[in-house]
Amino acid sequence: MAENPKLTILGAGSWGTALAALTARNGVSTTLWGRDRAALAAMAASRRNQRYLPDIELPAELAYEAELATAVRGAGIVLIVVPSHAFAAMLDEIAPLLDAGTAIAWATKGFEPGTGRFLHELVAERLPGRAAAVVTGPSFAREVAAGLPSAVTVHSDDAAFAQQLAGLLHAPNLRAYSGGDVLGAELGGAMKNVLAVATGIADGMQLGLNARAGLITRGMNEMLRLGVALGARPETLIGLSGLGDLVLTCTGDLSRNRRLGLALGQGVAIDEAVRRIGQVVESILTADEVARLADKHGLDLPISAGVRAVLHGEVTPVDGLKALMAREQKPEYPHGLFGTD
Ligand SMILES: NC(=O)C1=CN([C@@H]2O[C@H](COP(=O)(O)OP(=O)(O)OC[C@H]3O[C@@H](n4cnc5c(N)ncnc54)[C@H](OP(=O)(O)O)[C@@H]3O)[C@@H](O)[C@H]2O)C=CC1
Ligand SMILES: O=C(CO)COP(=O)(O)O
Repeated sequence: MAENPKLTILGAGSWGTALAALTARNGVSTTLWGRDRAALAAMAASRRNQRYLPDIELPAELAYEAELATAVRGAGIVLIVVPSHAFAAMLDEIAPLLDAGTAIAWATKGFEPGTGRFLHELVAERLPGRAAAVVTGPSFAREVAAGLPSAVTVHSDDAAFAQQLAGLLHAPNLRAYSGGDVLGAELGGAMKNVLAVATGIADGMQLGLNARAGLITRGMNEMLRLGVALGARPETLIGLSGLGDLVLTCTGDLSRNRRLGLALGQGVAIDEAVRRIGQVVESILTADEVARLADKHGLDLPISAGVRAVLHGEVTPVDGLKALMAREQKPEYPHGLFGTD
């Protein structure tokens, strides 16, 4: 791998733009690609992403490229930051365009809709033989773009690649850690979005701080049980990509998933809530995939299942919370920390 690889970021929404600004400021040769040519041209001219990060001045060093083939040609690393529903198609589009040695990374959080497959499985299937890494952790795009202190983590089976990419992201106000548990890192980043809807609903219903803490903690328990059943390392789940992102997203009003829950808890219809947010809300698809994985492994994850039922309109938020409270009394850990009940 080249020492100073060129980085191409695919997806010019909030997070893709924030990461591109970060690496360009870090002196990494960075090109940002987005599917909206006009928006990209406006970004290049104004050095602002008017739709997704209007308050942030983008660094002069950041390059923009609307032609996908040109954007990925010569890149040492391609970092994908499109929503999960667009991820597989993005891989298919770039597959014939990539140079032989280009490594792949992604900062998307979610699963393949309809199958519950992890994004790293899609990468291995569609772009086999390439170094691959996930960038995740508690990181609101707006705060990273504004240069506020943050910590993220980069996981890969290829330790040298994880280290290299973490090095490109690491900055005076951004600590980038590395690790080797791609599945665990992806699971935490995906599942916290579903759990953030639950705490958002409770807060929207003004159920109090005790309810919020209870939901976060029992939600963490659900993440641990599903993660361990799937082969994640517990330390990944209690690290930045799991607990870290869970706390951020469940408590921070910048979170779109939390805001969806807040709106639902206040009685706003789901379509209207999503329209008001106006950006990707990954939990809507991820809740189904968490349920699919839980079913496959015979796990009862009542908070995640409740969120899924609310998102499908099968129960109201009030009835969903009543059902959670009405569950039978039992030990906190009937089968130890990683038991399946
Ligand atoms: N925002 C954040 O703080 C963080 C986000 N993430 C994750 O990053 C991913 C992207 O989210 P984020 O940037 O916030 O989302 P936004 O809603 O801010 O932006 C989504 C971007 O994806 C583009 N897009 C949508 N569909 C396609 C497609 N089919 N092909 C190409 N581009 C497409 C949109 O283009 P257009 O404008 O043309 O619709 C837009 O540029 C999500 O998985 C999210 O969970 C992770 C960490 C932090
Ligand atoms: O993943 C995020 C922060 O780490 C962003 O969360 P939301 O998608 O809920 O805004």
